[in-house]
Amino acid sequence: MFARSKQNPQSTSVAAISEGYALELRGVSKSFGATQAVADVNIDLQRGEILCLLGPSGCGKTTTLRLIAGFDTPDSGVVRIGNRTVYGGGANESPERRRIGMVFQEGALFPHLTVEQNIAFGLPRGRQRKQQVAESLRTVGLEGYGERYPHELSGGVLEQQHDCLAGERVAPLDSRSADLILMDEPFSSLDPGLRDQLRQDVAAILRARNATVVCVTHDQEEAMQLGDRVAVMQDGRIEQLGSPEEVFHHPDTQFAAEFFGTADLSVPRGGWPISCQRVGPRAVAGSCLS
Ligand SMILES: Nc1ncnc2c1ncn2[C@@H]1O[C@H](COP(=O)(O)OP(=O)(O)OP(=O)(O)O)[C@@H](O)[C@H]1O
Repeated sequence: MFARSKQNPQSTSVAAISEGYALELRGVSKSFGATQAVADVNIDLQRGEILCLLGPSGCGKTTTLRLIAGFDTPDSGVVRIGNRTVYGGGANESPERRRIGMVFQEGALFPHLTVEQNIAFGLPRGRQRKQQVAESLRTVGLEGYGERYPHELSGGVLEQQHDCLAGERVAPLDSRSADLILMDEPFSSLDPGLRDQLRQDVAAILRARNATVVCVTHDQEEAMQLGDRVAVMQDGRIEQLGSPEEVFHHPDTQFAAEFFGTADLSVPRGGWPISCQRVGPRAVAGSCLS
């Protein structure tokens, strides 16, 4: 299950891409002028996995998401979604053809459509459509709200607001038959009381649907709660990619450890031995310094 990110610039040809992943990035890089926003990023995601991209502001999380979605074009590398190469080897699919569902901070509902119409948008026409919409409304606790417009959802008592907000956030997940769901800080504009509950609700819905998800966050707790795996990013690079437990308890680098604020990483006088620098704080906690 645990696949550490291997930053190998050699592995960027389409031929080197293996079959069977829901999402694959190989050697993906992107610069804006002198700023290297994303540097040789490699990601393998199985169907149904939730990956959180975690790191401080400016580390390249959103750019990585935009490269996957096709809103930005990589300078190099390959992006595959399902069995399709959407970028690389001559391919460059437009965002609307990538079959991606997107959830942003502000929600992603059309303001001129009712909740029902928003959910129905993009669902295949047919007899099951109405049933699917009703099912989605039930799932997100919005039965009876289908005919309201998005701006009519946010008032009322806290409990009601919570359900409505949950619906607002989750509705886009229903509205496309997406191969991949991309979320960019989906909860960051909510107040903390709502945020925790909503995170749990959304995580449960995503897991129940076996959704494949990449979620950008700068919040460690959110990454731990939501992610099957977490990619810790710094300066456009993935510093470590592993399960929440691995990243939290066994940070590979000083940055990862400091970002989680876990390990005692006092650097020994004269710096770490070369071997420890390579393998990072795990070795510091072990025999390297003994
Ligand atoms: N369109 C752009 N033009 C120029 N520089 C950009 C552009 N988009 C991103 N950058 C730069 O690339 C780097 C990575 O930005 P990015 O938005 O991906 O980081 P982030 O981790 O998502 O940050 P935040 O959490 O603040 O959104 C930053 O230095 C940013 O200023």
